[in-house]
Amino acid sequence: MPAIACRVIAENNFPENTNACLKQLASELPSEPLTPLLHDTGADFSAWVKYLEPFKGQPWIDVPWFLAETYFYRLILEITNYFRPGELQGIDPFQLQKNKGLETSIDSINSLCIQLNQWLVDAQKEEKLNQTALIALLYFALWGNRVDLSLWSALENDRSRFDIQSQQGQILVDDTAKVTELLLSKGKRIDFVIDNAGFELVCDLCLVDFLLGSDVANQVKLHLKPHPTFVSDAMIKDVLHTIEFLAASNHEDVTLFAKRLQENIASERLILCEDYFWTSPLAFWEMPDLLKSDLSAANLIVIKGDANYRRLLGDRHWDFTTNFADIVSYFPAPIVALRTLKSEVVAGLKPEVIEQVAKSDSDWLTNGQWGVIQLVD
Ligand SMILES: O=P(O)(O)OC[C@@]1(O)O[C@H](CO)[C@@H](O)[C@@H]1O
Repeated sequence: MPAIACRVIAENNFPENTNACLKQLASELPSEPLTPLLHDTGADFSAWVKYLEPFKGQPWIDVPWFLAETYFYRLILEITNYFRPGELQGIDPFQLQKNKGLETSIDSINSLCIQLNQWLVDAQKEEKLNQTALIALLYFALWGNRVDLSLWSALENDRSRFDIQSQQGQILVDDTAKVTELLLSKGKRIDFVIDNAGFELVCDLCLVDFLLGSDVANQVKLHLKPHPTFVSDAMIKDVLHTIEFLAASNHEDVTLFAKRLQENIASERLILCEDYFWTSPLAFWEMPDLLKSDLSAANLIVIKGDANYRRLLGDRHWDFTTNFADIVSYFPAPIVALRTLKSEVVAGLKPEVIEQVAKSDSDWLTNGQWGVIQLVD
């Protein structure tokens, strides 16, 4: 987290007093008391006063990790005047990282779009669902989550290069077959709780495009963040920027894909929405009723990424073999979690799988090399 605060200074041209506050924040971690949130006109200010009340004056290191992390990113927006009217209002402190995340993965984007367009041509010809294509796109959406800029700066390396076939052995729970069974009939509403911008978002949009193009879904709703957070988490403006980036490609397979996305947004088959719950530190079982009732209309909810997975489990240290469905039974519709492990919370693993993976990789819980695709229908 201190390194991320320093990266915000290096990657923006904020005024000296803003940078001094960012340096101050970095220096307070982890042992100084939580910095209070000043009223910065953000719509979630009063909610944050409530969230922080029980932890006032406590050192960062002592408060629940997910609250500390989520608050850290919200504080960066207060310091950089993201919400306050003025010349800095609306500047995304992570924009450079998000742009680089796209630009450095253009080769992978090109090859994925060629494959996607071929699958869609096949889908038009055949009546039945091309399950192989759907499973492959679920794997791309999973491994796209490995490209997480809060861990690896896009400036350092291109983590979008991976061959999904060779990754099979890295999946600790693989419910893809059950997911395709659930999607055999057509005309569903499928929602996505989206995670990162960049190549991960392109992978998600490919899956979305295939679901709409093969009529598995007649409507897809993307649930996005209302403000920048966790470095690369996607907002509505990031989806629109990504589509513009794809539309400007000199590769026809990419521009065709972008055109379909634009048409689906225009026809409201693809809906982009945001909610402050997605940037709150709350467990998913604390979801507001209005949002819960909206989600209950979905036939399947795809939940992306590590932070969302932690929220599914309330970021509690469940025994890793705890039945996943027993914990997430509160969710108002069937879900499938697509997540690479980057934190020490997980459930629904078999004892022999835990034993095997722990033996082969001591960092299996946090290095993003292992994934789960877990369905609860
Ligand atoms: O939700 P994502 O983007 O998959 O990952 C976010 C995340 O893994 O990055 C941090 C560093 O590991 C974790 O605290 C957090 O869960």
